[in-house]
Amino acid sequence: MRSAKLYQYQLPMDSGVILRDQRLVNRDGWIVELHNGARVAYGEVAPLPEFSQENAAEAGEQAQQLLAQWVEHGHVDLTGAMPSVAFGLSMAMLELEGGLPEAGNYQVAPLCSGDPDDLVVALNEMPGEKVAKIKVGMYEAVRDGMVADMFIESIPDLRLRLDANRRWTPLKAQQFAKYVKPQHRSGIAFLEEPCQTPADSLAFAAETGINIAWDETVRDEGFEVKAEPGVVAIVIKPTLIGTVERCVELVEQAHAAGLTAVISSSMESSLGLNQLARFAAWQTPNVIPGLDTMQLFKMQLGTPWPGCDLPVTSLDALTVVWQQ
Ligand SMILES: O=C(O)CCC(=O)C1=CC=C[C@@H](O)[C@@H]1C(=O)O
Ligand SMILES: [Mg+2]
Repeated sequence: MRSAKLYQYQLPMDSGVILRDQRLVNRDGWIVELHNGARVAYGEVAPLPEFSQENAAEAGEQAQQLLAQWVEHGHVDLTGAMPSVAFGLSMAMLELEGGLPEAGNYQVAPLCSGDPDDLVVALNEMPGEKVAKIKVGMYEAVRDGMVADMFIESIPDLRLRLDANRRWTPLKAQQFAKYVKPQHRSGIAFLEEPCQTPADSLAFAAETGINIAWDETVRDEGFEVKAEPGVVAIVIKPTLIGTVERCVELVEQAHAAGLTAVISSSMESSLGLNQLARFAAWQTPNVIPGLDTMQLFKMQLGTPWPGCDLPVTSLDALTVVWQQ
């Protein structure tokens, strides 16, 4: 006997969360619950404002239609579905089949979008490989360069991930690089999307010797995973990509091309984030995922995130907007 439910959630965010140019006050999304006999599984559908093409209302509408098909037929074709819907439904179906291993990789790369001093504390407490992610491109490029250089200088085994989200012109990117001493540049594991175009980013990598990674570019029309000089990684944000199968395919293509695949969050609730940690442990076992986004919330949902003290709302407290 199959049945399904769709819950609506809204979670308050920490006051300082800015997405591109918009403040994110609340995170809005949907939780999918699938039942088959005694088995229950969940998935999260949460388009990210400023990043997803679809909004929460559109995704909720499509999720209902596709869930109704699933209840009726026991399968559903997710080709052409909105990425957030395709991800949430495919994840729930995978979990229902027992296809998502339980073990998760909760050792995330600490994310710093505010005071760099906070990061020093987090890194000192970090066991094993020291990896951290710093947002750049929000203030002066010169300041970003000085901060990166200072971190690498003071924590010698640091593997720094930087993310400019395509904010720099070639000139700004050069100003950044100028302040990172040549002997420190290899401490930058990669810089995600330095420039406004992939071509400018590739030229930046060639000129500076700083490795780069694709994130936005992975979602560009016609993108193909390939080895290119200076490119060392692709960042995979499943909520923005689509089905779990498509994400697995990207991971496999990255590995075949000699690139690192990094699973990264699109600010899912703790429920979705836990599934991403399990997905990362399964598909990219030796890579620290980019999932340090629980700190951006004021509340957790359903499954708590290990070590997180924020209050947890249970699914029972949410409104069921649809069931069949
Ligand atoms: O990748 C990570 O380490 C954490 C996730 C992260 O940085 C982001 C998630 C979602 C939107 C953005 O603010 C940001 C990014 O630009 O990649
Ligand atoms: Mg980014």
